[in-house]
Amino acid sequence: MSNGRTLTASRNTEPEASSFVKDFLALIKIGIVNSNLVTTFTGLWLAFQFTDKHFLQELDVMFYTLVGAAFIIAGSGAMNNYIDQDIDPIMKRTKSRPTVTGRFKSSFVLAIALSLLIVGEILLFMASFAAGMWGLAGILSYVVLYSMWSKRKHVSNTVVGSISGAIPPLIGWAAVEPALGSGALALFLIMFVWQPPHFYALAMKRTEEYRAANIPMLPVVKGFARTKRSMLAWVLLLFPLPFLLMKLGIGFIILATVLNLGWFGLALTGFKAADDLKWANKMFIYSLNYMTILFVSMIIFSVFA
Ligand code: HEM
Ligand SMILES: CC(C)=CCC/C(C)=C/CC/C(C)=C/COP(=O)(O)OP(=O)(O)O
Repeated sequence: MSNGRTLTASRNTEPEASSFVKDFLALIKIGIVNSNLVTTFTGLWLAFQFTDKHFLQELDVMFYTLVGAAFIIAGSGAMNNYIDQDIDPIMKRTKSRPTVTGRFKSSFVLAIALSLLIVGEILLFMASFAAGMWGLAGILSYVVLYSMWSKRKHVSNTVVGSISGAIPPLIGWAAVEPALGSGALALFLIMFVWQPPHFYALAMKRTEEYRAANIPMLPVVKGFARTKRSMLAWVLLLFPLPFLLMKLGIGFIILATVLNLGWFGLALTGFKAADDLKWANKMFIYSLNYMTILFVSMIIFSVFA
């Protein structure tokens, strides 16, 4: 009997624990947190390389910056899910979120979001005042300018959201060198220009869901042909940006240009694609590999620069 109870108890607790963790990771959008930590770390690392500061003397700053950035990005993601509780049930992609299933109560989500944002900001201010201020800018642009305002009202919502997504490298850089400089600007511009084609590809795949939720994403408002032209234009804008990072050497410039040529070539095939959604999925997958390879290569090339 007791074994049965123990067995039942252990069986019940395991699924509960794993589903709580799964729900929590979905709430904070862990995939986006992890990848934004790559760009935050790159900003931090290049600032060390481009100034005379050595990271071994600043391990505390690295800790405050990376944990602080992770917390505010996670907190912003949770706040975004709190705000989107009315539209997420309508979209297939988002309807299994704990804010939709009711597994997480709204009050709990708000408490988690605010706690993460406050602790994250304290850590960033411990890294540097400038890092804390850039963190605030990222929170306000993602939560207020994007989630609360433009996402629901304007077809330019993605461009507005791209401001927040381009701020993490500035947080990393400002933790080491508050004055930023051309290298930090380059990282900001690369991330700003990378996001629209990254997201428009996904928005094309989810057009009917966004239409049902009345969210004015570009493919919903202007159609696929216009979205393809826009994606091509944004990818074209990426070509000059690696040249702002000449300090990383010609090897980086060549790699970045090859990545840009690949994405441009793929974007061109969209105009002849027999299956738009298959092509859009390729563009989305390419965007994720592009960003990871580009930013990791910056870190590697900076060691030999
Ligand atoms: C305008 C800005 C952006 C928009 C609208 C956007 C939108 C999205 C959406 C809707 C998804 C699918 C997530 C899901 O289905 O739950 C996604 C996935 C993803 N995004 Fe973005 N994103 C943006 C910026 C970024 C940035 C700045 C990064 C990283 C630096 C990023 C990295 C990722 C990654 C790694 C995934 C796949 C992992 C996952 O599904 O969680 N995104 N994006
Ligand atoms: C410093 C700081 C806080 C930076 C923010 C970095 C970050 C989270 C960038 C992603 C921006 C974005 C528009 C995501 C999609 O939200 P969505 O509401 O379109 O996604 P969903 O439909 O999956 O909820």
